[in-house]
Amino acid sequence: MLTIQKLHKAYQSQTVLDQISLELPQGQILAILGRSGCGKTTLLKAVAGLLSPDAGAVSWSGTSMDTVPPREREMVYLFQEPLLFPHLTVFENLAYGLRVRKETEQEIQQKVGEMLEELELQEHAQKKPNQLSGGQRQRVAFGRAIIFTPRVLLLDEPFASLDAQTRATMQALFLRLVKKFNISALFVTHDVKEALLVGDSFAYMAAGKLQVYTSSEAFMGDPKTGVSDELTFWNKIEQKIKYQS
Ligand SMILES: Nc1ncnc2c1ncn2[C@@H]1O[C@H](COP(=O)(O)OP(=O)(O)OP(=O)(O)O)[C@@H](O)[C@H]1O
Repeated sequence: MLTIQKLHKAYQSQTVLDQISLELPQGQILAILGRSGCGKTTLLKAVAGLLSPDAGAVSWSGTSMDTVPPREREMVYLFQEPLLFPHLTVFENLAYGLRVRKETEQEIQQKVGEMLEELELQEHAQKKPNQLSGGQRQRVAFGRAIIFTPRVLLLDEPFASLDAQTRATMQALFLRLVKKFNISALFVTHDVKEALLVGDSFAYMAAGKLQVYTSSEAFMGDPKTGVSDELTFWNKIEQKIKYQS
């Protein structure tokens, strides 16, 4: 269980995280929706240990993470633009974290082989990142993040730059692998439909405050999240299409 207690961060006079608290059970996905600049990235970075909050605490199953450096937290921050080692092949990008952890060659071959299969990238194993499409690069970055089964995945608009079809494939892959490996995830998105699709629970962030909803009905029913407006829009489009056909 990931526990965040009263996390607070300000830049000069601007409060970016305002006493944020939440609990996320293992294997659950919290989808976080919020407008640009409301503090979502700051929240993920504070959880990952990539920036220090002014106050508050992050813990995993009762163990404080506050003095644990980012590399040892097992909480992986996945950027919107995939960060891969340009000089390494797809295979070696996936193997990197396992080599750092000094896993045996046999384990590395087995785990990377299985991951290549999961990601449907077997025939691209020996390519360098600049020989891949954007969606393929994103898959490698995703595989590299989960190959050593982190406690928490922190995803910051991970699929925003992908076309609609590739995005749908990545959402399905994300859900399948996160559930298979029982990984908890904070999933930041601007896309209402994506939030509803991936989330087990939901949150809306505004001006540094986070409101958590435990059901999709509560999330959809609160006018300030904008979810009901968007669903009304899509219903109207559907009716228009029916009317025209
Ligand atoms: N290093 C910094 N110094 C000063 N202000 C900062 C710094 N980093 C972020 N901010 C401010 O904190 C606020 C929240 O930024 P953050 O990146 O967390 O927003 P966000 O919700 O992720 O936005 P977006 O959806 O556009 O990525 C913004 O107003 C931003 O300008």
